[in-house]
Amino acid sequence: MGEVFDSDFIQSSEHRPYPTSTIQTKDIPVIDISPTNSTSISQIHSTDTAITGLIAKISDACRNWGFFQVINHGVPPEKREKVETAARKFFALPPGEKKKVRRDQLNPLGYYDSEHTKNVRDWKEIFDFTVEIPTLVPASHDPDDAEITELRNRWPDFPPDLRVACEDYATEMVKLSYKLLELIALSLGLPADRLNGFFKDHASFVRLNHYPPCPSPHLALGIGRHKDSGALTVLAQDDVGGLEVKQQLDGEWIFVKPIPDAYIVNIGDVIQVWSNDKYESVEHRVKVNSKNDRLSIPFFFNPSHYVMVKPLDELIDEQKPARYREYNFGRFYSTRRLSDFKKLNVENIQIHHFRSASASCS
Ligand SMILES: O=C(O)CCC(=O)C(=O)O
Ligand SMILES: [Fe+2]
Repeated sequence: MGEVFDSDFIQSSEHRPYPTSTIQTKDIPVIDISPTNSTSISQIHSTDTAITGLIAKISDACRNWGFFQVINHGVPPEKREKVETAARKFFALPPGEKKKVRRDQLNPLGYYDSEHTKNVRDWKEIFDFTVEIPTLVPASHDPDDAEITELRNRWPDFPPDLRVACEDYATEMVKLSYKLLELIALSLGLPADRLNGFFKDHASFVRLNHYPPCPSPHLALGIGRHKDSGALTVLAQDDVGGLEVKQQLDGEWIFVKPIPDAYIVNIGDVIQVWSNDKYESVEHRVKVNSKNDRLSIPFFFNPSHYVMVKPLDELIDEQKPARYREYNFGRFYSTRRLSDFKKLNVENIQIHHFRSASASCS
């Protein structure tokens, strides 16, 4: 990543991560989801108190934080360990080896070391792969271009077990995400499977994030502040820590404590829109440090590319009219990705660009 500290990485002073103000007294909720391990969620009866208690916790966490950690989730720990081990081996390869699977404008999957968030370069390197074969998306962000293209994974020769470890892990993430999606649907007063149909040909992907030690952690960020644009993100982080979540009430940045074997879950833009702002997609960022590498593995649970995202009929009425006009998920996503590659001169696409006129003053 260069020997001198490159100005591309420098955050403007109001977005720098240090000094962190006060001693933190708050934490995002930790939720034990073991009641879902013995019951299929669609068979849930409202008389089951373990489940109704769980749904209440999910509802509070989504409303007040947009973020929570889950424990006793049923994902076998060895599936995660295998990806972590293989990912560390991959990122330790010489740059020339990693660049053999580098992404490009045509195929955004594989390795990349110069992502930008809000036009500032992130102090990280990544490896992306999709989960469904095939994963279909619009060929371009141009609204007049109806062409659909297939995203193809690029697997490196080394380490040879990376591919299988990643594929097995992704299968677990899909299972866990449906469970969470059903709990979230119930927490919104909807039938458990109300949202499942939007994921028939889901455009989900997994990202391996590697944050190398940074010589100037007070100037740069591992990832600048952003909101996730999909439905849900399910993230594994190692024990180093660095993820911070912006608290909705007072704007304070809250450090997310690493808990061994927990997954961090956050509401993305799509659920914000479906819920008509009952739940919010919350800003987060990643601090880096000068001593330790950090590895994190987000699974981005995205709807099918052709889904038109809009507030759900059940959640709008005269008092709460739809706050968004509908938008096409795939098109939104490919427009957003444009700015991951390079600096743009305009603000990146955001869901507030689809706010209805009647809701624009809020
Ligand atoms: O590394 C992390 O903890 C968060 C990563 C993240 O926010 C992202 O990749 O969108
Ligand atoms: Fe994120």
